[in-house]
Amino acid sequence: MSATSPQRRPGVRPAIAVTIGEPAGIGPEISIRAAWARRHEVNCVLLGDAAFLAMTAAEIDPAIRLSSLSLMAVRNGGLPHFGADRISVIDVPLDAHVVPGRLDKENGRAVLATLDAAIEGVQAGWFEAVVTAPLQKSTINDAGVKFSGHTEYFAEKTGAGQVVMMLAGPQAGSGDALRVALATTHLPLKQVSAALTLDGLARVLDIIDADLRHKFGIARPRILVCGLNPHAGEGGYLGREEIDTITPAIAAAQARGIDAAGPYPADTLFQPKYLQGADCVLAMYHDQGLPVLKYATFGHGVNITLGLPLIRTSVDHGTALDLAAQGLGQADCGSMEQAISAALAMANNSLDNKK
Ligand SMILES: NC(=O)c1ccc[n+]([C@@H]2O[C@H](COP(=O)([O-])OP(=O)(O)OC[C@H]3O[C@@H](n4cnc5c(N)ncnc54)[C@H](O)[C@@H]3O)[C@@H](O)[C@H]2O)c1
Ligand SMILES: N[C@H](C(=O)O)[C@H](O)COP(=O)(O)O
Repeated sequence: MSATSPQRRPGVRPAIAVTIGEPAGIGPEISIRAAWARRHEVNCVLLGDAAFLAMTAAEIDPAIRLSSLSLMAVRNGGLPHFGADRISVIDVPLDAHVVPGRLDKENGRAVLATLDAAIEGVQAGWFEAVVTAPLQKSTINDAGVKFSGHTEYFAEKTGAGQVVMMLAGPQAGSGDALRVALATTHLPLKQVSAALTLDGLARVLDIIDADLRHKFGIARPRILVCGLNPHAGEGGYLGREEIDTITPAIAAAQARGIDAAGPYPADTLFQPKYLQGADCVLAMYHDQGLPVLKYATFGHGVNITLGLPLIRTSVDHGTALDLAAQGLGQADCGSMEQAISAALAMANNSLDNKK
């Protein structure tokens, strides 16, 4: 993928694409609320069905103004930069009426179309980053498209190959960032061991090291690596992945100048004395790392895809259909606002690196 480098004009807010996610979930509401709350510093352009968003915004707060644009108009004329008195929407029409809390596979492809428009917009230089509201993976599959997550979809559509999912949030007490990256993403547990290879772990460690340096401004990231098995394999008596794959991958990364250490038993690694001074913990699979992160930071965490040729962040939660079914005003927008802040900070770091 080649992207046109965004130019920041003095006095013009940076523009970020916000895909509104599953329309029957809380995504549309948190996208509107967060875009409106942050409008003075960032131009969050919503990608979704314009009529549906206008109706939702009017219900949230009649003071919220939206201006709708067609994708074709933006393709032809570029992204207009309105003032902070309104939110821009690029219309990506839905195919079916939305009932909050009720999934409809008829809308699955329209959700994917918002992701495609966001990627197109970064490639065209309209946006500096993409923030994604939560979508329902099962609905996209029900619509006939094999889909395991934004992470994998963005990797495929941008030609990135290997990418890394990392979630980050503030630790209670210190407020220091807790960052948890995953060696495998949305993979059935029984496939995890076979997916952990020396080459794959090498790429994961390289991506974490590079992105923490360039997009987060950390001069020499320290990465703590979990084992896969209980007690990191107990010297081979409880599994051999640590001996055969993880330890050699860490040693090879160290030889390339990466500050990685481990493998450590995952059950005891997440305590302050180990986390102090660490910039990232690398877990081997989704539910090894994310429950710890979400327990510590839920509602304030951000999901970041490392290794992409674009900046993409998201929330730390899902579609919350239970809340959407109860009506507007139930969902916490904290993670969405954090995802916007993180995308903006990463865009600023990337611009600084290019100077
Ligand atoms: N970024 C994403 O697109 C993303 C992230 C996580 C999960 N998902 C998807 O979301 C769907 C539902 O997943 P789930 O049920 O496991 O998790 P969920 O996060 O939707 O819900 C889990 C619980 O957290 C609550 N919750 C979630 N977000 C909240 C918010 N902003 N404010 C207050 N409470 C909130 C819900 O009410 C529910 O009780 C799945 O399809 C999953 O794959 C998408
Ligand atoms: N694994 C993420 C989480 O638990 O928060 C979530 O499923 C979203 O993943 P994508 O960003 O790949 O859609």
